[in-house]
This record gives sequence, structure tokens and C-alpha cells, in this order.
Amino acid sequence: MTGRATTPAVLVLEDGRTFRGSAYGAVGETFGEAVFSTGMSGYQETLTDPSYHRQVVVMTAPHVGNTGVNDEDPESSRIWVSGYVVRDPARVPSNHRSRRSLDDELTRYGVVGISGVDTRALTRHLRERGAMRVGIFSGDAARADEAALLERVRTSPEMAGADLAEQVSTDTAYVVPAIGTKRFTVAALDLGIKGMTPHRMAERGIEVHVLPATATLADVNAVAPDGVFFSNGPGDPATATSQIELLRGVLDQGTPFFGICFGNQLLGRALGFGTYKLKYGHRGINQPVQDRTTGKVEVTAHNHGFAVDAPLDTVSDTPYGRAEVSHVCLNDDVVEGLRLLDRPAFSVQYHPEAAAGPHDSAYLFDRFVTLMETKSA
Ligand SMILES: NC(=O)CC[C@H](N)C(=O)O
Repeated sequence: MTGRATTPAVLVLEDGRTFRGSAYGAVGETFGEAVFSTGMSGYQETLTDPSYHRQVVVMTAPHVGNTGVNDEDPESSRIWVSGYVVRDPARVPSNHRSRRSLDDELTRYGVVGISGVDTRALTRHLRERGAMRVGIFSGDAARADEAALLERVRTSPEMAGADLAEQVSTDTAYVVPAIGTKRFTVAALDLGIKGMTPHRMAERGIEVHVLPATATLADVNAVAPDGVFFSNGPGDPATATSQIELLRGVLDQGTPFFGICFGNQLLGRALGFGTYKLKYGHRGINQPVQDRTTGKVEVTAHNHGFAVDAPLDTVSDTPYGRAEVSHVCLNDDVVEGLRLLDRPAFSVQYHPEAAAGPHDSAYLFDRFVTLMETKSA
């Protein structure tokens, strides 16, 4: 039991519901959008996924931190979540790869968390009322008047309308070399890219040029790409105006395109579809998705709070030819993938890089390779 376990903490939701617990990680205060993740494993990958920037993640799995923190599993160079909510953290981590405790890692990155919370009750609340703003206050901050804390939560920034990708993107371009023989060059726009994504491409002989979110069409074309990739990322896709323009340029010139998550939402917007905020989002590693091109169902990793608004059962006419919904979530019929029928472009809303998660959807990287081989839809 660490000293922090005896330090009081309180979680205040914007609708006034509060949960009391103990400090976990850094002591202080934090704000963000409260979202829940149902993954039973993979907390390191979740915490270091840049798409979680400005989100307070509630873990439905009751035990967190059991395998400690290693140096192999992070998806980026830091923890991005703005807060962390757990029920029963490990007192003593145990794993042959563990280097330090999760509690200490959160503290190292200044991430304020709370433990001892009934995360199932909190999750049910968010499922009924929807994702909403939250504050976590620990130590002296937890002793303040609850009405005053609630007022601060209610004046903190909302996720709808948040333009965040440039805050998490790389400042400078870098190259991830192909593993083995180089077959293709891909320009990958880093909107919050996870480390496993270029790795999955490199495994297939792709040399990946990772570019900042501010890259122009000239920057993309300067690497003479066989294909263009748009990554996952935080924030509201409706705000990504310059990246949507860039993508329209890519589609215009017919360069093969693949997008993941935020990249799927931007393809949707580039085609003229809308995006909207889901009531409570999809976050976890066992979401069932159907690939409508094969009829197969895959179990997939998700982390999205927004979705594309496109018709499920009709082919749509877009400025870039015909488009269809290629993948759909079997839990709630949310659009999980898009495909152009007349140009080489497709995207998925979920995570075929699977870090963490099942590998059912790894075939999507092979589809990207095929697209670059044939350069046609
Ligand atoms: N992982 C992602 O790319 C998330 C995309 C977007 N920020 C959303 O919440 O839907």
C-alpha cells in the first residue's frame, strides 16, 4: 500500500454526481471528458494512445496495474490520458517484463488518477447519461467545497469542437524503415499515430514517412508515395479542415489511401458525409465488426467517440465517385469503415494495428498493399 492510497480524492461529473476514493498517480487536479474502456488488458497501450489526449479514462476491469509497466508496450513516448479512474489497483506488480509500478508511472507523467471508485456504477452512469466532462481532485484539492468543484468542471473545455491533433503530432518528419525488402513508400500523416501502425506497415515491406499534422500536399508528394495513410487521433473530426483539404488533394490525384479511426472520419468528411458524437463511444478490445465485403465478423479494438454519418445500405455518390459503408459494428450499427468504388481509397474506424487487441483485422494492411500494387479500387 503506497502513501497515496491514504490521500483522499474525489471525482466530480458535470451532472453533479460524485465518487470519492483515494489518490492514484499524481496528486492534484485534472479535467477532461469521462469515457470508459472495457479492455481487460492492455492498459499501457491505452494510456499511451495519443487519441486519449484530454480524456479521463475509466477502466471497467476491476484490477489494474497487476503486470506493472514495461518498456516494450507503450504506443508513444508518454502517457496521454488526462486522468485515470480505477477500482482496485495492484499493490505489488508482478511480471517478468515489469520495470516499475503503474502508480509511479502515472506520477512520473503528472497524470492525476483516482482509485477505490465503483467503476461499474460510474460506467453505467456514463452509459445512461452519455460521456461528459469530469474533474478529479486529490490531496488538498479534494477538500474544497463540492459546489465549487462542480462549477470548475462545468467551465472546463468540451470534447465536441476540440481541435487536438496538432497538439499530439510529431514536430518533425521521420522515417520508419521497411523490414526486409522495401516494396512501397507511404506518407503517413501523424494525427496522433500509435507506434504499432507504422510497424505493421514496415512488416509488409513499406517504408513509412511519418509527417506532421500540418503537412501540405507538396510535403506528401515530396516523398513520392505509393500510398497515403491518415492515422488515429484525438478531438472532433469536424475541426480538421486543413487535413480534410489535404485528403481531397490526395483523392483528386488518385494516390491509394488508407485511414484508421480519425483517418476514417476525415475520409468521411472529405467525401461529404457528416460526423457526429456518439452517446458514449466505443473503447475496448472485443467489439464485433462485420466486413460487408466478405461477410466475415471480426473481433476488434476500438477507441472512438465520434462516428461517420453515412447510409448503411445504399451506395452514395460523392465528388470522388461511388462510396459505400464497408464495415459496421454489430453492437449498434455504427459505421466502422468506408470504401470508394471508383478510386483506390478505404478506411476503418477501429484499430487493425491491434495494440492492444485481437489480430483479426490485420488483413486490412494487406488490402492497403494490394491497393498500392494495383492502384485501383
Ligand atoms: N482513436 C481515434 O482516432 C479517435 C478519433 C476521434 N478523436 C474520436 O474520438 O472518435
